[in-house]
Amino acid sequence: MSISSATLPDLLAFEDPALEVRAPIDLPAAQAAIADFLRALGRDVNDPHLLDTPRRVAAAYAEMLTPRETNWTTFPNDEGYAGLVLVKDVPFHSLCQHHLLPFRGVAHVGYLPGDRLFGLSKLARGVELFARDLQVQERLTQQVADWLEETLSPRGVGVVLEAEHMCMSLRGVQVSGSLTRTSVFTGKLADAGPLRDQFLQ
Ligand SMILES: Nc1nc2c(ncn2[C@@H]2O[C@H](COP(=O)(O)OP(=O)(O)OP(=O)(O)O)[C@@H](O)[C@H]2O)c(=O)[nH]1
Ligand SMILES: [Zn+2]
Repeated sequence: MSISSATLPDLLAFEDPALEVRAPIDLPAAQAAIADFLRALGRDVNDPHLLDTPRRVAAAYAEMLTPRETNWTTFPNDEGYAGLVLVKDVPFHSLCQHHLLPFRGVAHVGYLPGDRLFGLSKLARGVELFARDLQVQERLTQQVADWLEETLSPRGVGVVLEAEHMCMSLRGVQVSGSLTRTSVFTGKLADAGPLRDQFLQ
């Protein structure tokens, strides 16, 4: 797939079985379901503060589950830059597929360029593209790495995510502040060595 002209639908059709094109969001149905949910929780949906809550919640989830349109600009690597390109500490948030609660943290995304370079912001936008979904952190990490591999054919890719899961902080085990770290390294970053150390520093 050529990415210089790739659009969001192209990228969402990217041949990862986990990334099939998402069905459209039915806002009125989501809104009705939230009203039912509130009633099931024993709440009075006619309370002035709750009256518009089903619409707000449906809109909020729709927003959190819809990636932004992005122009996936790439550039030729004319100078043959061979070093690590690493964008660190990119904040991201996503929604846990098991509890529909947020998890949020930072992503570190890097690659060893081949023939093409991404505009730097696209590395952060790539994280957001896959994070705006119902996710588990391992899959999100793998999808970002696969996307970089597939679209840039770099000599290596590294993706590290560190996140706090609200489903572990606010409920259940209730451990606030614990961080989950996931990582995927491919190509020349796959083996421990100076390049990997440079990424992890
Ligand atoms: N591997 C993985 N697990 C996750 C992620 N987000 C949440 N989970 C876990 O998914 C599991 C859901 O399993 P269950 O045991 O069915 O859920 P639960 O009874 O609500 O579990 P507790 O959270 O332990 O109360 C929990 O252990 C969560 O911590 C994630 O991104 N990756
Ligand atoms: Zn969860």
